[in-house]
Amino acid sequence: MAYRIKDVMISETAIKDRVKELAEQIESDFNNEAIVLIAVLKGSFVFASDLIREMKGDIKIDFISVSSYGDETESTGKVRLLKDLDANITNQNVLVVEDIIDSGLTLHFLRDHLKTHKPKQIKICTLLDKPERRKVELPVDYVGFVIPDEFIVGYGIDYAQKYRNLPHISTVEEY
Ligand SMILES: O=P(O)(O)OC[C@H]1O[C@H](OP(=O)(O)OP(=O)(O)O)[C@H](O)[C@@H]1O
Ligand code: HPA
Ligand SMILES: [Mg+2]
Repeated sequence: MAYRIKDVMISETAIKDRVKELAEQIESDFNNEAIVLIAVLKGSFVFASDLIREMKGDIKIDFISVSSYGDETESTGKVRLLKDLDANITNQNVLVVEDIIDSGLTLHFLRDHLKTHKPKQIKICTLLDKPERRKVELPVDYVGFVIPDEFIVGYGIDYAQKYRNLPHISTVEEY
C-alpha cells in the first residue's frame, strides 16, 4: 500500500495558537516548579521544540525514543525502546510530550518504564488524540486536538518516515 498527502486537517496557525495555550496551561498547573520535559522521538520533536519556546520557567529537556509502527498505519503492538533517558527523573516533575496518542500502547509502555525511576509526578501532553482507536486505558492531562479515526502526517508525524517536515497536519490517501 502506498500513501500520499491529501487534505489539511489542522493548519499551521491553528497549531501555533493551540501550542501557546497548552504552554500557558502547563506552566500555571506546575506552579513555576522545575519540570523535566521528556520528548518522545521521533514524532514529537517538532511539537516539543515549539512548546518549550512558549514556556519561560525552569525546564530541562530529555529524549526517549520508541517505535512500534514500522512502515504500517497500524501499531505492530510491540513497543521497542530505541533510546533511554539520560536525565535522572527521581523526585522530579515529569512532563511527557507526544505528538499523537492512537492505540495508547506507546504511552502505556512509557509510563510504566518512567515510573520505575520514581518521579514526583508524571503528566502527559499530546498534540493529537485519537480516542476511537484506544486499546489500553490511559490518563492524558493535556490534549491539543481530538481528531477522528484517520491516519495523519505532518508536524513531525510520519508515514514510513516521510512527511515529518510538513508544517501542518494532513490526511493521507492511498494511490
Ligand atoms: O498510541 P500508539 O498507537 O502507540 O501510537 C502513537 C505513537 O506512534 C507514533 O510513533 P512511532 O512508533 O511511529 O515512531 P516515531 O515517533 O519514530 O514516528 C507516534 O509518534 C506515537 O509515539
Ligand atoms: O495517524 C497516525 N499517523 C502517523 N503515525 C501514527 N502513529 C499513530 N497514529 C498515527
Ligand atoms: Mg512516536
